[in-house]
Amino acid sequence: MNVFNTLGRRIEGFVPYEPHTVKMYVCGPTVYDEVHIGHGRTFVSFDAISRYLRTKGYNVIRVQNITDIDDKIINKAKEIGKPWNEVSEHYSRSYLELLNSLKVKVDIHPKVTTHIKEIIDFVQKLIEKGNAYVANGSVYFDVNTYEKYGQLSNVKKEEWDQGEEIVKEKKHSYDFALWKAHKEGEPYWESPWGKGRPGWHIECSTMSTRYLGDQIDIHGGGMDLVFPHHENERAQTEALTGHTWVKYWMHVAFLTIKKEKMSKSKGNIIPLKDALNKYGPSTLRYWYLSSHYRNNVEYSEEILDQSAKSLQRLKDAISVLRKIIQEEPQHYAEDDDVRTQREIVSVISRFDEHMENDFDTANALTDIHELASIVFSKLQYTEDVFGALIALDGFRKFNSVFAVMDEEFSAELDQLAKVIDAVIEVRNYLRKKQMYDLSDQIRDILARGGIKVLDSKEGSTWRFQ
Ligand SMILES: Nc1ncnc2c1ncn2[C@@H]1O[C@H](COP(=O)(O)OP(=O)(O)OP(=O)(O)O)[C@@H](O)[C@H]1O
Ligand SMILES: [Zn+2]
Repeated sequence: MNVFNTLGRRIEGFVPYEPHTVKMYVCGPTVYDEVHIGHGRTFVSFDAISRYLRTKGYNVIRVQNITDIDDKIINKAKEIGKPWNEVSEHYSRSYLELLNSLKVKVDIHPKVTTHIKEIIDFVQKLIEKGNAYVANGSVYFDVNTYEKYGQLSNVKKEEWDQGEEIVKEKKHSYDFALWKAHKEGEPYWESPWGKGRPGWHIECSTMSTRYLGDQIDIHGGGMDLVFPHHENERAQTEALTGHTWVKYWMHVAFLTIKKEKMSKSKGNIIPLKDALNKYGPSTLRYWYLSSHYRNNVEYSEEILDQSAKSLQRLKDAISVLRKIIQEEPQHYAEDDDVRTQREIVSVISRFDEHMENDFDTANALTDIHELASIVFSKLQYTEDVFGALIALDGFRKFNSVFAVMDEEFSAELDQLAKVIDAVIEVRNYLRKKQMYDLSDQIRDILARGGIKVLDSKEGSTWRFQ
C-alpha cells in the first residue's frame, strides 16, 4: 500500500512501526464555535482511512484531541459574557455528538485541561535538555536547537515568524510558546514557572505520546496545520525523544466555498449540524469521499443533491442483488454468467487497487458505480445467485470503508430475514392444511410491510419489494 507523506512530499510504501497496529493522531477542533462542514471533511477522511486499514486487518488506534483552552475560547467567552469553561464544554459536547452522527470513530478524545500535569512535565524535560527557556514566566521552544526545523513544511527561515506570537522576551522571533505566563482575567494553572497556561502546539505532542507512545504511524489534520502547528509539534517531540516521531504525515485539502477555505474566522461556514439535518450523514460522507483527500472540494448544493441520487443508485443495485439471492442457487453457471462473475471480481479488485494507492476514494467510488452498472445491465436479467453474492460482497467491502449504507448491511436486516423465514414456514404449513384464508391474510400483511411472497408448488419464498 502507498501513502503520500507530506514530509518529503512523496509517495511511500506503508509499513507501520509495529506489523499489525496503526497508531493515528488527528488534530481535533478548538471548541469555541460550531463545527463546520470543513472540519467534517478532515474527520471523515481520516475515518475512511482508518476503516480501510481495519478491513486490511490492522488494529487501528485513533486519538483526536479537543483543544478546550485557547485564546479563541477566552475571547469568545468575553464576547458573550460567559465563563470560558462553559463555552468549551458546550462546543465540545456538540462536537462529540456531531462526530457520532457522522459515524466518525475515534478511540480517545483527550482534552487539554485534563492533561496539564503531563504538559508541564513535557515542558520541564525540554528545559532540562536545553531545548526550551524560561522568560518572564513563559517558556519558549528554542527553534535553533532542532536542526530539522522547516523540513516538514518546506517553509524558509525568513518566514518562520510565529504570527501573533512576536514577543520581545523571545530569543528569536520564530521561537514559539510552550507555556504562556498568566494575564489578568485569564484562566491559569500553577507551574514551576508561575501561573500560566499551555501553548497550543505542546498539547498534541504531550497527548499523542501519552496515549500512543514515542512513535506513531500517522499524524493528520487539515493542510492549514502543516505550518506552524505540525512543524512545531515535530520539533518539540523529536527534541525530547531524540528520534523520529511520525512515520507518515498526512494532510487533507480544504473544503472551500466560493474558492476560499471554509473557516470560522472568515465567517463563511456552513455548520455541520445544518448540513446533517438537510442531507443526512450518508450523503455527506458520500460527497466528502467522492474526492481524493488531497484535492480541494468546493461546496455546492447541486453536487450534494447529485450525491444523494448517486448513493440511491448503489442502494437500488443492492435491492436487485437481494432479490436474485432469494432464488434457489443453480449449481451450474452459463458461460455468460461466468463472464459476468469475472468482470465483477475484477471491478472489486480495482476498488482495492485504488484504495491502496494513497486511499483514492474518488476512483474507488467510480469502480463501485461500475459494479452497479454490471448489476443493472447484466445480473438483473439472470438468476445467477453466485454472481449476486460476489457482487454483494463488493458492496459490503465498499460500505465498510465509506459507511454510507449501513442499513443495507445491518445485522437487524439479517435478523428481520430470519423472522420472515419463520412466518413463511408457518404459512407453508397453513397452505398444506388448506387453510387458505389465513395464509392469504398473512401474505397481505407481509405485502403491506414491503415483503412479497412468491408461492410455488414446492412451497413459498419471499423477497423485499
Ligand atoms: N475548510 C476546511 N477544510 C478541511 N479541513 C479543515 C477546514 N477547516 C478546518 N479544518 C481542519 O479541522 C480540524 C480542526 O480545526 P480547528 O478547530 O483547528 O480549526 P480552526 O482553524 O480553528 O477553524 P477555522 O479554520 O474554521 O477557524 C483541523 O485538522 C483543521 O485543519
Ligand atoms: Zn495538533
